[in-house]
Amino acid sequence: MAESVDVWRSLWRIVRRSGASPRVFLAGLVLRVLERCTEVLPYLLCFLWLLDVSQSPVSGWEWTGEPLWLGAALLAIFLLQWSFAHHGQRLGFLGSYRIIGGYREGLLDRVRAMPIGVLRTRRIGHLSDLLTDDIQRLEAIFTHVSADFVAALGLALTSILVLAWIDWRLALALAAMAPLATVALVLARRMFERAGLHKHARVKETSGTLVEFIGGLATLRLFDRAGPWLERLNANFTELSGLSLGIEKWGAGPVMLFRLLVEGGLILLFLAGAWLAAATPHAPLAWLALFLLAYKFIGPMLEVAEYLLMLRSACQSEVKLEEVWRAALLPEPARPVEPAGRSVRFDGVSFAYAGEPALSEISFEVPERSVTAIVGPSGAGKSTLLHLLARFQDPDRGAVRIGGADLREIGSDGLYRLISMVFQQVQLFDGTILENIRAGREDASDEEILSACRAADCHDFVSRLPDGYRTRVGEGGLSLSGGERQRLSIARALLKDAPVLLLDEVTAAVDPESQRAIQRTLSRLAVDRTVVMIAHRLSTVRNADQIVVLRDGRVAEVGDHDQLLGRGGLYSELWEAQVSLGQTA
Ligand SMILES: Nc1ncnc2c1ncn2[C@@H]1O[C@H](COP(=O)(O)OP(=O)(O)OP(=O)(O)O)[C@@H](O)[C@H]1O
Repeated sequence: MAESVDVWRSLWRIVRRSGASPRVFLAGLVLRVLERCTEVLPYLLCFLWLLDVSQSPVSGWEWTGEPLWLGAALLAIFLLQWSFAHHGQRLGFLGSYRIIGGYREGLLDRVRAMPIGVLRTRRIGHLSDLLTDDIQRLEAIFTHVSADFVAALGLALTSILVLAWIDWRLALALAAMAPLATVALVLARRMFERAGLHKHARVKETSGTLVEFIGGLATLRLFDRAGPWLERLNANFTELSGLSLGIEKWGAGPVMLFRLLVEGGLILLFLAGAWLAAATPHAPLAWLALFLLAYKFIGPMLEVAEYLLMLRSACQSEVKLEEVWRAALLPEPARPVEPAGRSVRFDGVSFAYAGEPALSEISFEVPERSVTAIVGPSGAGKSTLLHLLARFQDPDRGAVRIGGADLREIGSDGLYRLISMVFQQVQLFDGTILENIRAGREDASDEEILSACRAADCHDFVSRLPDGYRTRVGEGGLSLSGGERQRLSIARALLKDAPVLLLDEVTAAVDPESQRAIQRTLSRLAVDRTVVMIAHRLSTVRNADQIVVLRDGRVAEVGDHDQLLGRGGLYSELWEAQVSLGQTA
């Protein structure tokens, strides 16, 4: 359940997290308040002028009856108001963009530093919503809502104070209903919030389902399962419409009550005015100015309520974003250690996903410049092991070391300079082939990229593309075959030229022709590097220097192909099974 919304705490947290000084924003806010407060001045002047022309001036506040003076004073007020508005908006926007800019930057930094293991488990749709829609709502708080809210509050207060100065009894009558109205508003807020949080949880779930549905649509259609998913989605959307209608229905009641009560103050004002009329020194026309002033209290009070609800609803985004700020990061060393060598060692490593053990007491060593394959049945913990070596997460117990140094002492940045990883699922970014490969090493020249592509067997197929290396791939770009994508990702890894290479079932999703080409490239790539690779197809690892066989998250056997076959254990069982399926050729 998300934390409840507290507008002031949220605003304060945004400013604190942004690291920006709120001074410029506050200066803008003060000017916006002054701008709105000057709205009262024309009414005050008219009141004094009316008293004067009706020959019943307030003692000590005589005002010239000259319309010219009144006109000049009104013009001066208008110019003053314009100047407050102009500078208030300018400083307000400037301050807001600094605060939100700092906040956004800090948040992106936070997401960048999130453990890869955590990022992989978050629904991407949800994270991108947070970083776009929710931040935009926070931006609106600062650029518009909060300034409008404070300015309206300032105007309501000024109007009531001016009215109190003219006649405190009238002011009291006008403001008498405000406390009751506030209670109604608090009720409205509670209802909105409860309903809003429930709706938010359902929206999150539905958008996750939608992302999953779209991502898996091809498979669902092939298995004729799209219908039931659509029905589920439709049911979710119907429920969401019902929730939204409920919020409108229940939320509108107390808001209407608030309006009614605030406006009820006017009735009290009229009654008090009628009662006082005989005994007051005010000229009949002055009553008009007084009632106009009263509207300058009522109008902004209604606005205040509206802005407050808007603020609260926008602050729900802040509460959601706070979860990202609070996500635990991997500890990074103050002084990163430089590993002595490139050997890899697992020292009594255990790891569990939410209490479910995935790896237990794993220990083995991969000598520098050698190839170790990780094999085992599905669910044995192969990917988890490789992910710990890439520091997607830290182990719960034990240590993973490179060159004798714990990965936690090397630090993530140091580690990512040492390793290259090629995944089964290749990620290509929206951009040209050249840009995608250059992601391996930003400062690589075009020649270096070409030679990496030649070495990874992709130069021929890239040259045949309509725009060669300038062809756009990735989202919205040309779609390539699994084998072609994989070869591009190997070229990227080659370009990075890291001394430790991690391969996660690289050839699992490609055709036999590509498999052979990739295998050739990998053999070249493995020379002079420490390689740890996962493989399902045992024929691809028979030449590995060492094979680590996992079963149920534990090391079952370690040895080379011949030793393991000779032992007649799990490895030979797996091998026999693949021989019978003809997968070892
Ligand atoms: N993100 C996760 N959250 C929870 N449990 C997970 C997660 N990833 C893996 N597991 C569980 O951890 C265990 C080991 O999974 P892992 O993916 O490491 O095995 P694997 O040997 O690579 O399997 P496969 O060969 O099928 O890819 C499994 O029981 C799996 O269900």
